[in-house]
Amino acid sequence: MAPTTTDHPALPALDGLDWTGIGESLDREGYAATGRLLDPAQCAEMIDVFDRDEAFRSTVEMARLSFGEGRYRYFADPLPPLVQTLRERLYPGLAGVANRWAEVLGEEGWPAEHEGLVERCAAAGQHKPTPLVLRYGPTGYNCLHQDVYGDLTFPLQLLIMLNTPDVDFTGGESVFVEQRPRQQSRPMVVRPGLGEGVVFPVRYRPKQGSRGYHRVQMRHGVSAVHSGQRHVLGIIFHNAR
Ligand SMILES: O=C(O)CCC(=O)C(=O)O
Ligand SMILES: [Fe+2]
Repeated sequence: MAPTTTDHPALPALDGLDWTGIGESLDREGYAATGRLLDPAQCAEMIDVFDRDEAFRSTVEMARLSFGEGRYRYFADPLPPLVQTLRERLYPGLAGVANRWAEVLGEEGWPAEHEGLVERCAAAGQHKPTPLVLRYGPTGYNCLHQDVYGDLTFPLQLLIMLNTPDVDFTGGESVFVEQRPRQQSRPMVVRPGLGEGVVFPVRYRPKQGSRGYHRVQMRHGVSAVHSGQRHVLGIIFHNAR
């Protein structure tokens, strides 16, 4: 049976999310700011967990793979209750947007609940959890990328800023680049505050043109941190191979 939200940490902000507005912002801008999702204590808890080896299944030194500079760690199963709750409770609203996108693009739709997505991932051989925490120090950055971990890619993901920009760190903006077919790419820079979320496409989103909808590719990354430390919680909804 699916765990109920009653044994999960309090996340009151999730009840008030305006999914229609988030969908409209994604369609218009290519990303959507959610406002504050985690309180400062919850952000501090996520930063503290970064140094607990047993919480993670794998760690990536970004420079070693030429992904940038910094370190990120994928949570092991079972996910910390806070992360599990975010994944389960953000999913249905995102699935609403994803299903609308699937329809206009003529793609297969998505399950209404995260448990259904996990089952579909398992059937595709994708069993490993993908939520992660990233840490960057001075000069740290993250090259533009897409978080694809197998054949099954749920189209939306979310990041939550765990530090206070311009207090804990400088630089380190969230960068998005939209690559439009046969046109120049469009850059976007977002600066979420402490505990605030940003929703964005994993690979592409539909855009209406003169002859119906087409796909515009999207990649995301982080500009160089100039000073201090920057931590982000990344919630990706599909599991990995
Ligand atoms: O803001 C960041 O550190 C980038 C996060 C990221 O790449 C992700 O959440 O997938
Ligand atoms: Fe990413």
